Amino acid sequence: MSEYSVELKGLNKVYSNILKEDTIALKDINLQIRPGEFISIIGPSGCGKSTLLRIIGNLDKPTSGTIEYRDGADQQMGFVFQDSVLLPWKNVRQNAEFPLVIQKKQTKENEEKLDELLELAGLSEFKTALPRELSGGMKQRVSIVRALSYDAPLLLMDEPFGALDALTRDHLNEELLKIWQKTKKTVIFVTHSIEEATFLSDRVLVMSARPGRVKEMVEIDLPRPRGEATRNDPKFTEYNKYLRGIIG
Ligand SMILES: Nc1ncnc2c1ncn2[C@@H]1O[C@H](COP(=O)(O)OP(=O)(O)OP(=O)(O)O)[C@@H](O)[C@H]1O
Repeated sequence: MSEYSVELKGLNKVYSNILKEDTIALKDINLQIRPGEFISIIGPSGCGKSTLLRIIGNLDKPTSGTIEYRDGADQQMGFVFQDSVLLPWKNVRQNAEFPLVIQKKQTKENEEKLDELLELAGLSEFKTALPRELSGGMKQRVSIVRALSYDAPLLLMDEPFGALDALTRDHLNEELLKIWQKTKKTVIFVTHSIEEATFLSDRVLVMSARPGRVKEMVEIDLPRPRGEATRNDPKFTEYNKYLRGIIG
């Protein structure tokens, strides 16, 4: 068992296509993510961020290289994508509860925890609302609660707030950190926003343009809990400038 939540060694991914040249999406990725860490992945469009996340999430296979997980984390992962796919005929609570139903894990303890998460995500008053009655931000909150409902140690998020306006996004970033601090999950978060990566993360992985490699891993030494004061901290601006410079 790896001491890391996730450990990638020499990971490569090539997409083959008989009609055109192969696409080398990932090249020699080595990465160690500690339990409970919040890591963001940034880099130019097409550099392989989503491919890397999908491979970590067992949704795709690497061409070569290995991945090790801690405590069977590969069996239990939570996913949040840009478009929250909620079942339109089920209400907020039923949508959030869905993984528990599928996995037959509707224990009293899990149900209570689900209600706590809904409360933490500010959804308590909307438990009986249907998805069509919710704003985009609320739908994303439901999908975060759903991803956390079955207590997977690893949460994978691919541009979860990409489609939201800047204010809602800032607000949800703060909510996500609150939930993260309470649940102590390992989070791997793909984003196009440098500011979002800085605000959220313990470390930011900067990838190079295709073929995607690890260009630099940047430790974000900003105090927690983070909030509005973080965004006004001159160090926050410095980190953003530095990251922008690396991406080029
Ligand atoms: N299923 C696939 N088949 C063939 N090529 C693919 C496939 N998925 C991704 N690619 C290619 O692999 C490269 C990396 O794609 P990926 O979506 O991982 O990048 P990304 O960094 O997440 O991009 P973006 O920032 O634009 O969302 C791209 O050149 C893409 O065209």
